[in-house]
Amino acid sequence: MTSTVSSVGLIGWRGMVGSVLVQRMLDEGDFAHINPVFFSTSNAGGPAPTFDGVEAEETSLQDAYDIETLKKLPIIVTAQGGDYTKAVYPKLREAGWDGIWIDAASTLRMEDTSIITLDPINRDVIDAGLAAGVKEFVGGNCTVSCMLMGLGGLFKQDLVEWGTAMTYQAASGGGAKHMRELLNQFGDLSSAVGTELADPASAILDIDRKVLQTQREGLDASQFGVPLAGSLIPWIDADLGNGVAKEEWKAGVETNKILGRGDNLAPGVDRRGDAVPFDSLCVRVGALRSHSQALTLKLREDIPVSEIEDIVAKGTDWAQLVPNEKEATMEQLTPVAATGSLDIPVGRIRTLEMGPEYISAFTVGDQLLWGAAEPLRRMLLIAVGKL
Ligand SMILES: NC(=O)C1=CN([C@@H]2O[C@H](COP(=O)(O)OP(=O)(O)OC[C@H]3O[C@@H](n4cnc5c(N)ncnc54)[C@H](OP(=O)(O)O)[C@@H]3O)[C@@H](O)[C@H]2O)C=CC1
Ligand SMILES: N[C@@H](CC(=O)OP(=O)(O)O)C(=O)O
Repeated sequence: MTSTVSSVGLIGWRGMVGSVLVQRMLDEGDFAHINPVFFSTSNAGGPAPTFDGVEAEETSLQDAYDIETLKKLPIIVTAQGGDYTKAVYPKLREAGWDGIWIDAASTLRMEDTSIITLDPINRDVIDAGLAAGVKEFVGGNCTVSCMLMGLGGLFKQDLVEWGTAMTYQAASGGGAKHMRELLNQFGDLSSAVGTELADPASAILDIDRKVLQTQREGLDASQFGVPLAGSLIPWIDADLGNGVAKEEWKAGVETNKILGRGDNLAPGVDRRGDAVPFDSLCVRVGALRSHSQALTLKLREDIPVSEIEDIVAKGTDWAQLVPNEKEATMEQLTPVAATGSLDIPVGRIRTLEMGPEYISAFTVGDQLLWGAAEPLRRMLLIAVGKL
């Protein structure tokens, strides 16, 4: 850790995660602690972005593939994506770079040289890794990080015997182009039945038929592969070949790695117990931003709901308990309510018919904030000795 002002390479600042990251850094005055150097994979030599009160070391964008330039930086933060990490990171290390790499992409998350960073949950793990010389810090999968920021209290107190999450993930989880595609699809569907919608007497089944025809034949779905507007896609990320989507696999392995449980740990991190079985089924839905998930948890003991609510509410400073009532749920527990906020609403907590140790919960989190940008900016502050 260092407390002098460090030069920090910023890669991917223009994408969905990167632009939220820069905005959060501006909001919190983080640029006072670093000298940013902006990179690009598509416009090296073009003008670097300018922000009020932020002095970049270079006025032009640096080439994000230029190892010699990257090598000079003690800290690099990237939200450019997994292909970039795969292409550049090994070369940088082979070239002898010894700096701290802070990354949003999943590529390095499960390497035993890396730590998944979510400091309100695992600051002890991060500090142990830093003390042992770990130099790779990776933001967790968005649904995993948001789940732990909401329900972390139960995990930290080791009350969860096992869990499952059924997710409802927003289009922007795929990136800027995916969000644009969904909006265009909504527009195209609406236009296809504009005349009928303007006439309250038009037959609803005619509208239904025309919409379906447009979904099947007339929408650009080049990003998602199939139409998302007015539909859903029950598969996210790669097919692991065993019936499991990669996004689902992350739920178990990443949750445990963050908590320091199981065997998949970075140097210096002591094992804090057996892995908690945790699985998920991940679904892309037509929400624009913020990922939702419905959880079933088997607790290790029968705990009254009021006590569970208390543990959840106190689990992190950002967990916001929503009473399990219709109006509060509709107002506070939706992507529209959660987007743009660091708070993670958690509601629908009740015991299930299966027995008193089985509970449900529903949580929504802005996947671009706690699910991506916020752990990265906080890790950067930790790395420069400011958090
Ligand atoms: N989206 C999300 O909710 C989450 C994403 N992540 C991870 O973060 C990483 C980055 O994801 P994300 O930010 O969504 O990816 P984006 O696709 O939004 O941005 C990545 C890069 O794409 C380039 N780009 C090309 N066209 C555009 C455009 N029209 N608008 C903006 N950028 C464009 C930019 O690079 P350049 O300027 O060099 O051309 C940008 O840095 C990935 O590894 C992803 O898995 C993690 C958690 C959540
Ligand atoms: N896969 C997530 C977003 C993401 O980028 O996740 P990861 O960082 O684990 O690849 C989604 O599409 O909603």
